[in-house]
Amino acid sequence: MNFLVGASENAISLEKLREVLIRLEDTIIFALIERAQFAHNEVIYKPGMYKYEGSEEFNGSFLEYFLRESEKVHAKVRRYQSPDEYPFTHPLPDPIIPPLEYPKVLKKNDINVNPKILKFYLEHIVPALCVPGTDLNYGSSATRDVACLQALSQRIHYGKFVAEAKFRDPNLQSKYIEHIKSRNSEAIEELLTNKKVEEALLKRLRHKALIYGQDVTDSGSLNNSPKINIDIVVELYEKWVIPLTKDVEVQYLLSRLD
Ligand SMILES: C=C(O[C@@H]1C=C(C(=O)O)C=C[C@H]1O)C(=O)O
Repeated sequence: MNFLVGASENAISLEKLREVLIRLEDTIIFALIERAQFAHNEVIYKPGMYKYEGSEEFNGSFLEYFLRESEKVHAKVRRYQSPDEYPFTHPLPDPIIPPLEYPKVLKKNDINVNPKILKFYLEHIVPALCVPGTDLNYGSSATRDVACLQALSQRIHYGKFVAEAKFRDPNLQSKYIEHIKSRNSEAIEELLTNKKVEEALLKRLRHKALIYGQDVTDSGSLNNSPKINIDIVVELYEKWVIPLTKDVEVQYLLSRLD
């Protein structure tokens, strides 16, 4: 993860970044397994159910409140002290909580987690992962939701670093510059897409979700009734995580020459 430590021109490598993305697969799968142990608990997603001390005007859901407050804390952490510490010529914002658009300061009601992933997570992932109904574990469910959403957003945000590494490829840089100058998003996306990496990822992800989602008995054998919906993990990556990562890559590159 510390590929930026001692930042220098050589500190960013596509190979290392891919290792980070592979490691984040584990984080995301385990976060989803954590969430799946609790019921859906829909009440935590309904706006206006509770009042919050010191934020009486807030009318969103419990999860939104939780996310907003967590992000306020994260926003106070600055990983880089000065622009000189960035290993990039084009400045990057703080990567801890990665939105698609990157406000420097959170406004009062902002939620910084990628809104597309938030919507999909709440509408498709949680209902598919969790048993329906209410087991009253509201706080536990919401903390797991925050962990899932932050891991997903972090993963998507890495698209920026990946894009920078790809831009630095001496064999491709002139092509990137040409497409950036002509604002050709499709051509940029085509150039940065690596279908083989994507296919390998989806296969690996299915194996991981299957293996990590099993209990291990005392004798060391696996109880193979999975604790997680394997297809939904793969779908999450195929339909959302990979496309949004590429979206971030394209957006980053479009502003690369500014
Ligand atoms: C992240 C990369 O860029 C693209 C996005 C991928 C992803 O989100 O996993 C995989 C391959 C590429 O099409 C990469 O090349 O590793």
